[in-house]
Amino acid sequence: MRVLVCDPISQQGIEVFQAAGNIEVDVKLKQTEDEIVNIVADYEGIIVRSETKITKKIIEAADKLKVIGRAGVGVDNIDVEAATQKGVVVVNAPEGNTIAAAELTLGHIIALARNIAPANDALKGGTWARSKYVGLELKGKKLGILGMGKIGSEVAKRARAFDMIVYAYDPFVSEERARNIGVQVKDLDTVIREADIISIHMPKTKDTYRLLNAEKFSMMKDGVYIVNCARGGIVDEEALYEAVTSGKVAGAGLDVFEKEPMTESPLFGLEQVLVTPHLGASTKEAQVNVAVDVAHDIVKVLRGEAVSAAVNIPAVKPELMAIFKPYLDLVERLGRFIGQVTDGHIEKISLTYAGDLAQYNVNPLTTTILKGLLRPTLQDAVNYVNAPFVAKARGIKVTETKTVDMDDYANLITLEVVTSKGTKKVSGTIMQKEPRFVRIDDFSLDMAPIGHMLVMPHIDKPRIIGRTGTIIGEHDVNIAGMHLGRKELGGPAIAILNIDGTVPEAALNQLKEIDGVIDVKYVNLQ
Ligand SMILES: NC(=O)C1=CN([C@@H]2O[C@H](COP(=O)(O)OP(=O)(O)OC[C@H]3O[C@@H](n4cnc5c(N)ncnc54)[C@H](O)[C@@H]3O)[C@@H](O)[C@H]2O)C=CC1
Ligand SMILES: O=C(O)C(=O)COP(=O)(O)O
Repeated sequence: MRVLVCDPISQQGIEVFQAAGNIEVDVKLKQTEDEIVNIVADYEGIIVRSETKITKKIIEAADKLKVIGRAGVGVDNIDVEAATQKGVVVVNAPEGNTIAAAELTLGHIIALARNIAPANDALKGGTWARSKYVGLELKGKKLGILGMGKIGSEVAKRARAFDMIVYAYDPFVSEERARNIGVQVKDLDTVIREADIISIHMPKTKDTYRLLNAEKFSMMKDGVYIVNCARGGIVDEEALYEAVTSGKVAGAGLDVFEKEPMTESPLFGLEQVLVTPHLGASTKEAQVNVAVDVAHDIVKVLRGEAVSAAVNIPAVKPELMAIFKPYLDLVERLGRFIGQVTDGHIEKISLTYAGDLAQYNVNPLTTTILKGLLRPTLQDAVNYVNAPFVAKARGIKVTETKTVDMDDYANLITLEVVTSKGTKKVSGTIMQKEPRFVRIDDFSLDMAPIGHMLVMPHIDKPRIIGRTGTIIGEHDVNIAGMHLGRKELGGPAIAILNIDGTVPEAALNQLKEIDGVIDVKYVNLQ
């Protein structure tokens, strides 16, 4: 078998293939997309770092390809969807460069606070400028970490050692885990408004693209510092340029850029901006770690064995697949539904499998529920294989209960989620081969969990449903179906509306104003 290495990786990674015996390695760096397209059909495996883009075109031409390995964390340079469609496993090395990236981040923070780079340039240019480069102490300053995953947590620990106050914004970090690291969980706007230094450690996804933009800069403290050692594009570079030149932002440390390699940028002309050429993972130690980790996983995939860091494969044994197939779709919907109707930080997830399914190892179903639940925020960072690990790493407790006794349905699967803001519960089953939700919180109903929906807990009283129809109609949204559940006349109730499209924010706000409506959530289960 043959593996193509497209970006420089440590020799120790290559030796893993040599030790495996029957795997030949070709190192071909700095190739264009077309050059790779022309040769890729000869390879079972590919390895990249962040430079080479593995596009749909490459994947489509790769007829023998079984695995794409990313010697690092971010897989935003790989078309994971195209790989999944073609049945190509994508593996990464999620842990090997955590410390390297965290330490570079601290380097940027300290260098910014003490003007190390401009003072160095000035002195080498013959200027002894002591008063110009008076800096700030980190002690007592607020560091706002956006994305409290592996790297964010390590940055937080190191910042605490400098006696900084650490705020974290991350919907998937529990209060308990945050307390253990000594950070305070805050919402995004609080971090943006109150931090003296903001450091980004989240993946680049459609939700985080240009998250720090002109509007967000305008909300920040005057003289704030920005550090981005995660991904280019999360900070709007033009808006950052404006914010630095206007003095709003005192300085920025950038290791990553929207387009890489980046050698010319207006930002490079600003003394207050410190730049490094995507060096976060570039330590000897990290490079050995990631190359060896990813090489081991590639060898495993090529041998047909299970891997630890697959980005895109479901871990379901073939013999169970036939039984589980309809339920996999159901449970993913249960997870996605709850993921969109809960508020606050998830603390606990309880799963109950009642009925025939209870006799099997339901891990693949649990993993799929967790993936559905965590995916809206974590995107590609969570997959069928790593979802339980991702939940655990965020301090979320997951419990599973199985009971074969079930009178009303062949199987009933219940997902209950406890967050810092309350508890939500949904139960589903399969009827005539189709997924159905049959209970939400304590309300019985029977609905197909598909498409666009509005979920409205309310108090059972007249004029609510009529007003809802009017408001939605005024916004040109068609109602396709409606399900109501209530326990007693005049008590708590729930309305679920199936609608033919998304609902504008303005309509949601109007609906929330209706007397008796407790909450309104738009849910997309397409
Ligand atoms: N500069 C460099 O050379 C390196 C950059 N990185 C980048 O750093 C980033 C973080 O890496 P890790 O800590 O290893 O990943 P991780 O998966 O452990 O942590 C990412 C965190 O971001 C959070 N998150 C995701 N979407 C979010 C959102 N919309 N709002 C708030 N939080 C959100 C997640 O909940 C998670 O806790 C990745 O983008 C990775 O590509 C990683 C290694 C080296
Ligand atoms: O691991 C990551 O996500 C990184 O950004 C490191 O990128 P690199 O492997 O150094 O090109």
